[in-house]
Amino acid sequence: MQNKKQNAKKFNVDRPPTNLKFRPNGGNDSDSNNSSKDSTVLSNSETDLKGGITIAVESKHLKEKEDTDSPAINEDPMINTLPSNNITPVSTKSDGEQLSGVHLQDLIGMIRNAEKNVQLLNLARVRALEDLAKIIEEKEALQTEINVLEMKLAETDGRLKMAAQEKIRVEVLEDQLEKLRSELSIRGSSMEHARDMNSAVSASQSDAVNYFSQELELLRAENMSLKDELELLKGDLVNIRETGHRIQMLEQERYSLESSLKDFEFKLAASQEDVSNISSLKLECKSLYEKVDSLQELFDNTTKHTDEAFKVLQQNQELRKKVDQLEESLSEANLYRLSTEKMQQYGVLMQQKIKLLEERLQKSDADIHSYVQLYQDSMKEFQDTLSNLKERIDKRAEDESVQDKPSEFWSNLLLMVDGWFLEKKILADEARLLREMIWNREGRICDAYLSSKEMNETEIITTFLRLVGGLGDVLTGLSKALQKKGHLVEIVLPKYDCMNYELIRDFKALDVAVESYFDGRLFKNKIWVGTVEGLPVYFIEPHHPSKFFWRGQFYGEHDDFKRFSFFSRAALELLLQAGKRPDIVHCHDWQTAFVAPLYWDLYVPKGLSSARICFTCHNFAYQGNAPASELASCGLDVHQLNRQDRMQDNSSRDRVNAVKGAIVFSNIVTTVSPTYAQEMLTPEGGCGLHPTLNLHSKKFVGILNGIDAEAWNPATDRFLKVQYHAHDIEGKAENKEGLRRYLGMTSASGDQPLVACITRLVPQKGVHLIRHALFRTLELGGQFILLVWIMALGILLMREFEEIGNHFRDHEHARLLLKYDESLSHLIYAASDMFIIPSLFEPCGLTQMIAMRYGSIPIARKTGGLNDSVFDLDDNSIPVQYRNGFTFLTADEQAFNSALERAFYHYKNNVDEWKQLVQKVMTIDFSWDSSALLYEELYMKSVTRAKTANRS
Ligand SMILES: Nc1ncnc2c1ncn2[C@@H]1O[C@H](COP(=O)(O)OP(=O)(O)O)[C@@H](O)[C@H]1O
Repeated sequence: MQNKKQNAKKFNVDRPPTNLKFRPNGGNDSDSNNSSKDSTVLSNSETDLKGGITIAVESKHLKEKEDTDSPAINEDPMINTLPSNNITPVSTKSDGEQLSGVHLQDLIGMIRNAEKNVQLLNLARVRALEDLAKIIEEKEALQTEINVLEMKLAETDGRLKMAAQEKIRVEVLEDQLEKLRSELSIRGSSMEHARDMNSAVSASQSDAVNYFSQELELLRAENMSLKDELELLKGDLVNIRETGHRIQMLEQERYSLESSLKDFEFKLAASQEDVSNISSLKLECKSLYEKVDSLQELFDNTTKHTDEAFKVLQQNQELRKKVDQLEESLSEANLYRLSTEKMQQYGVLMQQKIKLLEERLQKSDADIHSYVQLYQDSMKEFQDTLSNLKERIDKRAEDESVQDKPSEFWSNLLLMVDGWFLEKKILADEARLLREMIWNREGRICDAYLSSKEMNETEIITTFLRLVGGLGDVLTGLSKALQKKGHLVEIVLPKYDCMNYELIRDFKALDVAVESYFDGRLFKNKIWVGTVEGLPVYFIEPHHPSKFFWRGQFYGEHDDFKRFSFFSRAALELLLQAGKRPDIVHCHDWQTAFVAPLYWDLYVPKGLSSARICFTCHNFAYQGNAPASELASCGLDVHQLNRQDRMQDNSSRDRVNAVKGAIVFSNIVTTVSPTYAQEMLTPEGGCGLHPTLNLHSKKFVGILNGIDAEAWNPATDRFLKVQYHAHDIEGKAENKEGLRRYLGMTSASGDQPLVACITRLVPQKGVHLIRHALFRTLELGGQFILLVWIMALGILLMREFEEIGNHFRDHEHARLLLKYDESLSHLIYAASDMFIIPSLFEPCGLTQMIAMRYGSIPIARKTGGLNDSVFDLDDNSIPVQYRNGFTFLTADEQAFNSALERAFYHYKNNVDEWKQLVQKVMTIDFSWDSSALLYEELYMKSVTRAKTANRS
């Protein structure tokens, strides 16, 4: 089911194209302004068909078109601006002259540059000198100021010293005054004379004190202002030092400028020397050329003479031979002249004999021929008898082994099938087909039963149902949905040896070999047909020594580029030779990307011109990249296509890129979700193709894939213990309990949510967050089931997860199952309450949609298709009716925790709301019907545009 992977489609031509035509406009079907000349039918290659599938869809609504469509590239403005080829013509005669010319030009250029640089340097030097002079002036002015200030400072210091001395004197006087006062007070008030004297002294003393105090204040103020000035001066001094420093730097700069100037002058001198050398060389060269020319003339003349001499010599030799022959014949004639008569008689006799012999020879030829015919007939008869015998022997052997089974065996099988039907584990139609097989005692049902001895009941049912169709992993829903809408859809696939042939009904080889071109010759292709899930499928089996599709696996071979370019061409050849007139040829992934250029370049000219090309890329990480020369194998013109605006890989000029080619040459380009499409237009997400996609953005669109709503339906799912649906979700709890028991986990209380994850274990899927989710869920009191499928390359991951699995082997709340198990996956989707998808990138993703269909609430990272299908319950910017899960943006543990914890909170605290949420997500339509509608619209628009363009 999970493999809705690449489908390839291809067409072939017998010889490489001589030119590549691009018709104006019309290539881009999403652009309403484009004109295209072609109307088309649908041919569609389907992803689910294990790589390399092509579906040809012919719409009833779109019939009767006569199209010669315009290719997809014409809109590319680069095509119009680039020359039609990249070869620069080179004249061999004047190589030397051209070389000299080139050097001289370069040197003159260099000299001019050097001169300019010298001028610039001179200017810079003059400016630097001017700056220097100014700075020196400034410095001198500052120095004068400093001198004045220093003088003032010295003056102030002197005055300060004087003031200090005055102060000391005043203090001494004050002391004396105090002493006198105390003496006076001791002597008493009787001494009038002394009092008079005392008051006089005291008056003079206080005058003196006042005077000195004022003086002191003045001095203090002066002192303060001097201090301020001093501070300013210090600041100035610092500035001066900095200026000095700058001057030093400028001087250094000046020195370096001067030295580079010298360098330049030196180089200039050298260049001038070179120039003079070159001019002398040129002169020398000219004279040499003149000499060469005259020598050439001489040589030509000599050659002519030699040729003439040679011819004359040859003529002489021939003449000599003729003379010799004549001489010989003359002597022979002389010899035989005498016996001429006898010889004539002998000749007649001989002729008669020859005639007789010829007659006999003819007769014996006829005899031999009839013997050979007889022999061939009898051989054919013998071979027919032999193969009949072989068939009969095989059949008898088969019958015998089957017939050997006792009737109880068959009765048991019948009872088993009836039981499944009564228990609603299989559908009525399936039961009917299985019963028929049992009644007919068919060997394959016997084999299926024997091979399923070790399996549980669900697995046995799966095995049995494979015998009656079921499909799933071969076709996806798009073709079926389109078929339901009334279109004729046909699929073209490589005939892989590893396909499950039991899924193909009425499988047979056609009595025809379609020849297709590859590596310079034609190869036969055997064509097989059959129906898969009601869809007609063509299988191409190349008769090529490399056994392209006989490798035991679909992809991953060293020569994939060759294998799928071969297939693409053979598929187109099949459409051409079968006289198909599809409206749309829909190719999927890089394996079929060759179809687009092959179609326009080789098959439109051959008359297969009705179709529009639609290309869907399911994962831009896979682009089909190879050395440019490999493109030639399928007949494409490497020279025309290995161009930046066509198939040349965006990061290597020697390589071509199949997906880029499909983007350029298709009318419609789609990918599997709108967000993924947006991501692809950015340098971070575009896998190197963002410039190409941006250039062709008008025809590029993202359409979310659907899921097979019949296969994934909890109301009819036969893998489940109990079926349930949105209006009655009781069965979900029973399935949860059943799975816990089946896996030996503890039955938990109702408020213990079961968190699940089903995935391939590859870095894309956010392995570190999956690991973290297990531990965090247990910390939060939940249960966790992880079903992972580890691909061959993930040995290290496998070991790591095996260890974790062992660690949790008997854990009551966690299980790690390292396998691919489809039936178990159904049980887990049904049993789980929450489903994590922490992918680093996810083009579309199916598991979130399947989980919702089974009522498991997704916790997903906002990327690619997840962002288009999961909307956060707590995000107020999203209309309530669309909210269906929990999302986080950053791929780290904190962001994941926040989403998981919010989910736990809602689960535990809003039980009724949670139930409503479960019911809501189960009713969301994720079927292919809505996606197919969008594809249908795209096809229609494209075809209509082509028709309109053809008419105008
Ligand atoms: N271990 C597994 N066992 C069974 N089915 C699995 C397993 N792992 C993944 N699947 C199935 O594979 C499909 C995954 O598809 P998708 O989400 O598009 O991822 P991708 O195709 O990148 O692996 C789903 O149908 C899922 O149920």
